[in-house]
Amino acid sequence: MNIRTNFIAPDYGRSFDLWREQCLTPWHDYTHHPFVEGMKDGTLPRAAFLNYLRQDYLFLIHFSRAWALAVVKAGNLAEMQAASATVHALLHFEMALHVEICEGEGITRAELEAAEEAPANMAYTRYVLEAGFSGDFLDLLAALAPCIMGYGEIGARLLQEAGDTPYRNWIETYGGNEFQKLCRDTGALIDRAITDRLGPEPDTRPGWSRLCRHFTNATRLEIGFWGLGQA
Ligand SMILES: Cc1ncc(C[n+]2csc(CCO)c2C)c(N)n1
Repeated sequence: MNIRTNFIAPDYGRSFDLWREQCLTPWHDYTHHPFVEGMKDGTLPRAAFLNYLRQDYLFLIHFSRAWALAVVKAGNLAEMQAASATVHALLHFEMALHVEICEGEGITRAELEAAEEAPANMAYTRYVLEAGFSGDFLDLLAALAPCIMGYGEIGARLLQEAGDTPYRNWIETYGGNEFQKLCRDTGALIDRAITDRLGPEPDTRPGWSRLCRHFTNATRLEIGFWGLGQA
């Protein structure tokens, strides 16, 4: 008997909730993309997954640069430490883990380094960097949030809903406790940064719509990134 459970999204904080609520259609298209559903039921072609991994190596490099910019744009020592810890984790652990996963799939480091960056990949990471360069710490966090929380939500749902699939490792990485905690911690960092700067009712402040726009645009760019698998 196949009993469908109703997935309840994990709680990653108030700001994330508000941002997610104001772009539910793109958010759904991102978190329920055919690529994601293909990982869930195991029908995603391996070639698509490998294309995604090759592009993700380049993505992670520029994503690390964006978190390094967050150190620069931070407003106090605690924010600098949080952003710096993410940069360190990305450069010293996530990159090595990614190379290891790729090697396990038969993609060599040389192949990763030689990969040509797809325009949709460029668009995404440079959009996030530009949000940070021309904006402030909150602009940057709003553009960074969909990447982390989206994978957290996808991982949590697939852990609950997925059947037998060759992508179980991926699902367990993002659905697992360690990554879920990272999502909650990032949500807390964002909530604190927003309250410090915009007060208790941030969604009534003039800068709020710009933050919503960055969150929505990064979500739309994540949808495009899944499409790179098919390339
Ligand atoms: C296109 C794309 N979007 C999101 C992620 C997820 N992600 C990137 S870095 C990181 C850890 C944050 O410190 C997570 C969860 C990805 N890999 N590729």
